[in-house]
Amino acid sequence: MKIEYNTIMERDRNDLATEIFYAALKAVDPYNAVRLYTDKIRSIYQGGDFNRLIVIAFGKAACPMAKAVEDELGDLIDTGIAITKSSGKEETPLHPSTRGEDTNSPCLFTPSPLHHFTLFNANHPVPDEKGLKATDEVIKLIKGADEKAIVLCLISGGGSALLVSPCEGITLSEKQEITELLLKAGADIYELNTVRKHISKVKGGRLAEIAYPARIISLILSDVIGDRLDVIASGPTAPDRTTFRDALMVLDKYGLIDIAPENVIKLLQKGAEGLIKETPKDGDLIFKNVDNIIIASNRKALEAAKARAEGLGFNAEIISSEITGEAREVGKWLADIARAKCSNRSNRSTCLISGGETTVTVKGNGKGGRNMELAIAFAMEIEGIKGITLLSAGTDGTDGPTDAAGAIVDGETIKKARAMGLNPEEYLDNNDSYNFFKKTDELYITGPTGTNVMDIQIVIIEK
Ligand SMILES: Nc1ncnc2c1ncn2[C@@H]1O[C@H](COP(=O)(O)OP(=O)(O)O)[C@@H](O)[C@H]1O
Ligand SMILES: O=C(O)[C@@H](CO)OP(=O)(O)O
Ligand SMILES: [Mg+2]
Repeated sequence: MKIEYNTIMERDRNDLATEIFYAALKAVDPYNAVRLYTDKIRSIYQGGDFNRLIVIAFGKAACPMAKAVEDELGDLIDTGIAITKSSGKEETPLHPSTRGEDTNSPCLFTPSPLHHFTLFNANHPVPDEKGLKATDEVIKLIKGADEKAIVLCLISGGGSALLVSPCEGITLSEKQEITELLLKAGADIYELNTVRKHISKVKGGRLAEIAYPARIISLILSDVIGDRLDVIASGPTAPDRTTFRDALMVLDKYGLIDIAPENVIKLLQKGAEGLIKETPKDGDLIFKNVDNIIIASNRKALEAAKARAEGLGFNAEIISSEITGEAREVGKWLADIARAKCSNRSNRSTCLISGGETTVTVKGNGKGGRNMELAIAFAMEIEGIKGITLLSAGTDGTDGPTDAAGAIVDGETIKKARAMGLNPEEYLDNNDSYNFFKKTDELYITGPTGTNVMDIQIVIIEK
């Protein structure tokens, strides 16, 4: 039901932002997104000379994606492996929620077992032994695939950490170390994955190489800017657009050449000298039987957010779906835009929507995430201004290594914090945004949502 313009602001701004955010999540439900393709896969299987369907799911949305294939193509599946992010507690995969469409819940799924898949729960964003073991199983399985096999890959963000198999000469602990160094240095996902792809047996198209000559179909939930196939989960079935030399340049940019594990540097240097084979590139024979298909993205989520905001009566605008940069700088930039709108208030309330993935150069030893850091910086810029609210959150329900998805702030946030004796600058400097918002009671907690299309910001400006 459409609500009259003059009545929307009678509702709590936090509730409105939440309703818009949940609408965005629903639009990128990985279970539904995969189901749109299962008929096509059945007809490829039944129309060709195939005798095996192997399904490999990896990433934060692996379980709902696997469930969709199981529900629709269960009779065809020969073997399935799913690798997902361990929650640390519950080890049951999530099943599409039976809650009605109107239910205002962030979690798209409820727990339910997978029957056709062996499920592995592994660590993210730094890889662990469990991911390694699961990936060994995947490699063993697809090595034996011939042209009569379809290898269906269900790929989502987080896949880089979960599908892990270091090159000869690199140990898991060296891989963990280089990942951690790059994450803390503020490298973006393009940069991080350029390095990951060049020290891996499966990333940067190498998974497709192992499965060749099988028919490969990858259904991909994008969580990177520009939906670049070689970057999402480090593009295991896509031609790589980067080189060993690029990987060395990334390490150089962040001053890591002398700090990174020696074996990693040696390997990359050998590669740059042409002594190790590059990752597979566009035009290589191994991609002849490969289809990489993006099934949902941040843009799709933002469009649904805009539609819901308009339905609620807002003048809604998507500012960008490609937000990048240091989180606190983006927070300031977004606050400038909000303030400008505010001083130029129209006769309708406004909802500004953006999405993307910022970065944080972690210098302190606090606890936080990029959305929470963006939100502190935003709040500092709008201190005392009435009628502006920002929700910034990860669509996966996790911001950094915390149990919060992000934070929700307004003009009172900083005033309130200072009155409590908190110094926001200090929290920001110590990268301790989580504890800041814990104290101001403005953490935005949803729990794992089951999807993953980067981060979303929703700014509400009262008329
Ligand atoms: N204390 C901190 N404050 C802010 N950001 C942090 C902190 N610790 C880690 N991060 C950032 O969290 C990011 C990883 O968080 P995560 O939500 O798992 O990312 P993604 O959703 O992309 O997988 C890294 O970019 C890292 O820089
Ligand atoms: O797996 C990865 O490489 C990235 C991008 O897809 O995902 P995340 O940022 O969630 O680790
Ligand atoms: Mg990411």
